[in-house]
Formats: sequence, structure tokens, C-alpha cells
Amino acid sequence: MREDAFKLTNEEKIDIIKDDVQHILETLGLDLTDDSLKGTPNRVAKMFVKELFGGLNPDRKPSASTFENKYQYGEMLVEKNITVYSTCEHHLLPIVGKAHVAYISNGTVVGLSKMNRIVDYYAKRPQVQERLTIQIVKELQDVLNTKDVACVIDAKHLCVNSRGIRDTESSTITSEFGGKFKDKETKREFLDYIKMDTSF
Ligand SMILES: Nc1nc2c(ncn2[C@@H]2O[C@H](COP(=O)(O)OP(=O)(O)OP(=O)(O)O)[C@@H](O)[C@H]2O)c(=O)[nH]1
Ligand SMILES: [Zn+2]
Repeated sequence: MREDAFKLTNEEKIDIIKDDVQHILETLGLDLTDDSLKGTPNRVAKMFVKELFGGLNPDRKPSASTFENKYQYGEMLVEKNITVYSTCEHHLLPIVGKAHVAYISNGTVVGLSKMNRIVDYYAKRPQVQERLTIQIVKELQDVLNTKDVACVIDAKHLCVNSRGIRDTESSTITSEFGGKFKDKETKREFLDYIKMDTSF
């Protein structure tokens, strides 16, 4: 690991990575004076730092506004079909899928969009799906001050679909069930909600 990585500004990171990408492309025999290619090292570096791996920057962590559960809603809340765009840390290829997140309030509720934002924040790193699933649950457990949080992710890994074994059909399901979600009936209810057709 590069010891000073956390001290570098985004611009400094982009400058360093730009040269690395240029080196890769030149080694592959590409002509970087070509109009279409000359901006690529900078484009890729910017995309890595600010977009695909932006979730490595703790300043980008969403502040999840919470509210008191004034309306005494006591059932589970499910935010389903959250779009996941992540990057596999083994091949740096996309992971594309859906996350489904649920919690049972312990007196605190969180703004709906904050769940989508938390998923996106942890997805924007080189990831393995197992870790991503656990990080989402842990973060929501902290924010909501309860163990009663669950997450299921169903995603396609392009490193499996588009290269290597090239199985275009397979996808990967991971889950993490905290607190009451370990209970068979609560888990079943959550999984049934995920299966419900949302066609409106
Ligand atoms: N557990 C886990 N494995 C992953 C994930 N994303 C990618 N992988 C796997 O990471 C493994 C890396 O294995 P290696 O044998 O080092 O890589 P490889 O030679 O490119 O292997 P193939 O993909 O089988 O061609 C592969 O089996 C990938 O399918 C993930 O999120 N979780
Ligand atoms: Zn991979």
C-alpha cells in the first residue's frame, strides 16, 4: 500500500494515475497521439478517482439524516431494487445488480434515499460482493442504532459473464441478516417483499 495515499488530493491522484494508464496503453502498442485516444489516460484517471472509486474517499460518505419514529410505524421497511454499480476488485470489471435493504425501526427512521446513497457509497470501491453486503448492513445498523437490518444483493459480475468462464446467465446472491432478520418468519417476510412485482 502507498503510505501517503490518504494525503494526496484528488488532482494529485488523477495526475499519477493518468501516467499509469498511459503506460498501460503504450505497452499495449496503442498510439496515444491519436485524436480519439489522447484524452483517455486523463479520462480514465478522473473516472477512477471521482466516480468508480469515489467511495474510497470518506468525505463522500452520505450523511444519513434520521428522524424520530413519530408515527409509530412498527413493521419492517424495505427499500428494494436499489441499483448497484460496483467494480470487482479482482479484475476491475463491473458488478451490476440490485440491492434490497430492510430495517425495523428502534425509534429512529432514516430518509429513504439515504439507503440508496449508502449502497452507492460502498459500491464505489473495488469490491467483493460479500464485503459490500456486510458494509451496507453495518452502516445502517450504526445510523439507525439497531441490529435489525438486512440486505440482499443479486448481481452480475462481468468478470464471470464477459470473460473467463463467460457464463452470461449466472448472477450472484449474497445476504446479511442482522438481529430480528435472523428469525425465520421475519426473514421470509423480507424475501417475499423482494419477490413482489413492482409494476407501476
Ligand atoms: N467471492 C467472490 N469472488 C469474486 C467476486 N468477484 C469476482 N470473484 C472471483 O474472484 C476469482 C479470482 O480468481 P483467480 O483465479 O485469481 O482469477 P482468474 O484466473 O481470472 O479466474 P477466472 O475468473 O476463473 O478466469 C474469480 O473466481 C472470480 O469469479 C466476489 O465479489 N466475490
Ligand atoms: Zn472479478
